[in-house]
Amino acid sequence: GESGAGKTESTKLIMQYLAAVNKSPSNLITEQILEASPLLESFGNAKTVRNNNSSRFGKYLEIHFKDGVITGAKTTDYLLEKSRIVTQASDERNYHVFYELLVGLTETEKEKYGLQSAEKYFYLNQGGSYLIEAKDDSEDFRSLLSAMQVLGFTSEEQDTIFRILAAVLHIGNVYFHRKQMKHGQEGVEIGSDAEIRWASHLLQLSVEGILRALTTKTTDTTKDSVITPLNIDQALDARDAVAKALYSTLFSWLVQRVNQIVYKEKKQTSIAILDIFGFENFRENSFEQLCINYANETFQMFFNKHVFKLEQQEYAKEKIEWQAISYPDNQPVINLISKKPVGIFPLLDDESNFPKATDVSFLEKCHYNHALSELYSRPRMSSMEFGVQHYAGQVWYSVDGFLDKNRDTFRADVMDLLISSKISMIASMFLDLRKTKEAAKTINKSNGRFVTMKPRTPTVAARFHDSLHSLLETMV
Ligand SMILES: Nc1ncnc2c1ncn2[C@@H]1O[C@H](COP(=O)(O)OP(=O)(O)OP(=O)(O)O)[C@@H](O)[C@H]1O
Repeated sequence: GESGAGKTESTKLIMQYLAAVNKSPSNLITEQILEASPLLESFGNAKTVRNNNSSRFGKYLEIHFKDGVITGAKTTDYLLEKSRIVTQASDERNYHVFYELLVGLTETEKEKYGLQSAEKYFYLNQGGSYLIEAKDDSEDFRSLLSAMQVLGFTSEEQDTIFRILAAVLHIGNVYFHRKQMKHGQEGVEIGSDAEIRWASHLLQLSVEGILRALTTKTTDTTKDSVITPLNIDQALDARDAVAKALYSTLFSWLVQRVNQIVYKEKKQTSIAILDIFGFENFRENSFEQLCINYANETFQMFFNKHVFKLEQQEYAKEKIEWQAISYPDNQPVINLISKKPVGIFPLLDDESNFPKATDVSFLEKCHYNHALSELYSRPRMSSMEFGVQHYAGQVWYSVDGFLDKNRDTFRADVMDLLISSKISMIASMFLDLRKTKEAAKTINKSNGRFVTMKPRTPTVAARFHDSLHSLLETMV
């Protein structure tokens, strides 16, 4: 279904149905599984121009049964849209939870986190949209609190969650001035340190540590550490990277925490529901839309294969009288996006592993390799775009930021800073993240053209591609 078609609503109806036919309707686990849904919706859904409650992540929910009784569940999440945490298009909102928090907390609680109204925050006011018709954010905040209670979140956990959300908003309001450094280098200084002090207080990190992370970059060499000043664009990127890291790590923590509570035993009889972000075509489309639309193409093909192709083969085998139904084959567009070595994703991965590559060099490679494809279009003007003819229509993608988004690098010095938090939940969240990143590192070989000897974390596109394909295997 395209964005707004009704996948999330259907998911909720299916879950309510399963809970109702469950032979032991009074069990706590069923209630907890149902309550996880509004919790993850608060943190992972947002208003877009297509849908007031658009899923900005994919969710695969396995519900386990034994003798007709629900015994547990497991959620797997896919690719939360990180860019929304720091920027929103006109008439769109950031994730629901921010607005719910700001209208739901009492004045005293807001003072505790240093919070004001949504219009005051750069990360919330870019889209110019604060309220959603037919959505009561303060009512939804109460539902969120009750979901946390049913799921057994402790008051410390709840407080840390609010601290992280408030810190993200404070960090977003940090601004910089240009500053001339020694040796003629361009550096920055902070406009006002009030927001840094709030972030330091909320996250229990040193003020100096945060200042250093936002204005300089520390690189470890074999001998010692080199500190270089950031220019204004780099400082703004560093600020946004910290905010994205905080929010997305919190989101992963929430999914894990819910699983810890409701995931009881390994493999059992199960029914699984997949609810993903639907096909999108906005005025401006970026890397996130390419990933989302690639996922939709993949599921479209999976559906065609199982509903039309294999089913009709079965009829033919059984000699059932049948009038063949034809269906469009979207394998060519899947190949255009993901087939090695010159599909759009493999080209993007190559460029992402090449330090000197830019969004422009990536675009040139796409234009060169797909010049003859009917499914691929170059822009008439010299804009930084390419077009893909999807099963649901043609989409133009702007390549600005593709390489950075795909690399998704997390500065080691910033990771160290967050691990140094005196709040153990925050420290352990980032310690776990560091472990996961270390475990995923590989030595990349890029088409034999060059070899990077430094172990690397797989790119976002590569991880997303692999996780989608292992999901399809599970579904078969
Ligand atoms: N069965 C339904 N009954 C009532 N309203 C519905 C139903 N299905 C969808 N809607 C309306 O359409 C809106 C969008 O539906 P939903 O969020 O389920 O779309 P989606 O396919 O999950 O979109 P996305 O891909 O953006 O996440 C809902 O917020 C609701 O207003």
